[in-house]
Amino acid sequence: MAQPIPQPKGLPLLGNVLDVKPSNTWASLKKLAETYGEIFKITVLGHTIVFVAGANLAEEVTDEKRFRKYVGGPIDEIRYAVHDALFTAYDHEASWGIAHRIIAPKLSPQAMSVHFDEMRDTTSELINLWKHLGDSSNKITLIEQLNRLNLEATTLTLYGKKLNGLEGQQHPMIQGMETSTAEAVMRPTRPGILNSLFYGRKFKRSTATMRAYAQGMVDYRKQNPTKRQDLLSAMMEHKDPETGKSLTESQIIDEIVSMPIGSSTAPCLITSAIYYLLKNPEVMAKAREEIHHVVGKETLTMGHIPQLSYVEGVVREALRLGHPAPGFNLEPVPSEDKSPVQLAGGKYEIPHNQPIILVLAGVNRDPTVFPDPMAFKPERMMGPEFEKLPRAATRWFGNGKRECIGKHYAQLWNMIVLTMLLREIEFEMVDENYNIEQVGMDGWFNVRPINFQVKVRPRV
Ligand code: HEM
Repeated sequence: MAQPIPQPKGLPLLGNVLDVKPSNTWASLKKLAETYGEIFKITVLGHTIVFVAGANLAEEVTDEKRFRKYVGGPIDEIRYAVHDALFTAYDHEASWGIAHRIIAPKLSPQAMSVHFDEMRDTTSELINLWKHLGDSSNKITLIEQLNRLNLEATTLTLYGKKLNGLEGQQHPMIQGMETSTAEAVMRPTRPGILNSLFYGRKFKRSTATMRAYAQGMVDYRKQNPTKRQDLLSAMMEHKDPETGKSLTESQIIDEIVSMPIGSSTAPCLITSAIYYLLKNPEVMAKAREEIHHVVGKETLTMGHIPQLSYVEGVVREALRLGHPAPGFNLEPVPSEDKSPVQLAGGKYEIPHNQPIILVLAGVNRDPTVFPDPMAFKPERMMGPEFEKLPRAATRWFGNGKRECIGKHYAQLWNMIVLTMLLREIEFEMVDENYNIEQVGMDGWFNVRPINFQVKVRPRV
């Protein structure tokens, strides 16, 4: 006999509206995961969502034979901006396979090495700006700076255009992404009439901003033909090897917009990593020792990256504890059988079409997999220790065929940026008592420490 899935009490008719703060959904889900453990559910506006927050159940619901990506809620809402792009396509839409086969080769590990110098040089540009900050301006909000760096690097590597957006006015694309993803997360929590009466214009405007950025990339490429074989050239020129189909210009715009939304998770990761390193000076020292030993004063090259295994452990441990992509959506694979789906050998039952959200703040801190889960220990993310972890406990990049297509890009960018920052910059927390567990994280499609500020100065 299945046992009931825990659910906070809620209000008559309104359900659990008060249990999830619309302004910080992920913080509420993290709190519920801490209260209820491996599984819980909530009902909002008549819709029930089941949340999985333990490693064992995560292992089960990431089995692609039984579960697949659920395109609903905020992901469905952001289709307003990017339609049937990679991130938002329904399982049945052929557009996903066509785009995937055209795009994936340009984001493969081999393709990434082509972009190494551009990733390194944009990072150098930011570091140089920091090195020349006067005392009065030397108090930076790390995520704001790294968001600029990310857009600069993504635009240059994937679309071949220099934005020059590391200083001065922030590029409007950054605010466009923030506003549209915030709106996409909040829309499912409001009655539809409120969305169309009061929030439609904001959504429309931010969408227009993002699509104008993307159109700018296409127009620039048309006006400046090049032999560059980057993602943009693949999207504009290549055909899907399976169907022979090309992407339409509107589909190219959809994907151009989607990539920086995806890649904006990486600055969240670096921000958390710097926070955890400042809180764990012995880990910071060890990472710097490795960088000193492997790279020294040389210019960072692709050849250094595989030798930086401790820094890689730091990145993975920050992905675990900081969970920059806070979760992803799943549902049972549809079948003729409409009977309830059993979980944990019948301990729990869910309807055959039940949306599920994997809450990584729970899964990544499951003490049965990660003893002393709140400690920042890169060693557990290295070599055989890492290899023996259950796969579901390392699902920071999503699952199966809908796993992050930018994973290799992110892995390289994270390594380059973190290595260079640790080698060249000394960080100091503006508020030395800042504590991420008390202040918390916020965000929409990705999360970052709230208002985390640091002082930066060149390392000597
Ligand atoms: C630390 C950095 C990153 C993390 C943790 C991350 C995480 C994720 C996760 C969890 C998913 C699955 C979402 C789902 O199932 O709904 C995903 C999908 C995706 N990501 Fe990333 N991501 C990162 C960086 C990037 C980068 C750098 C790019 C682009 C260059 C990117 C582009 C995408 C796209 C397009 C998808 C949709 C893939 C598909 O459904 O076919 N991401 N990412």
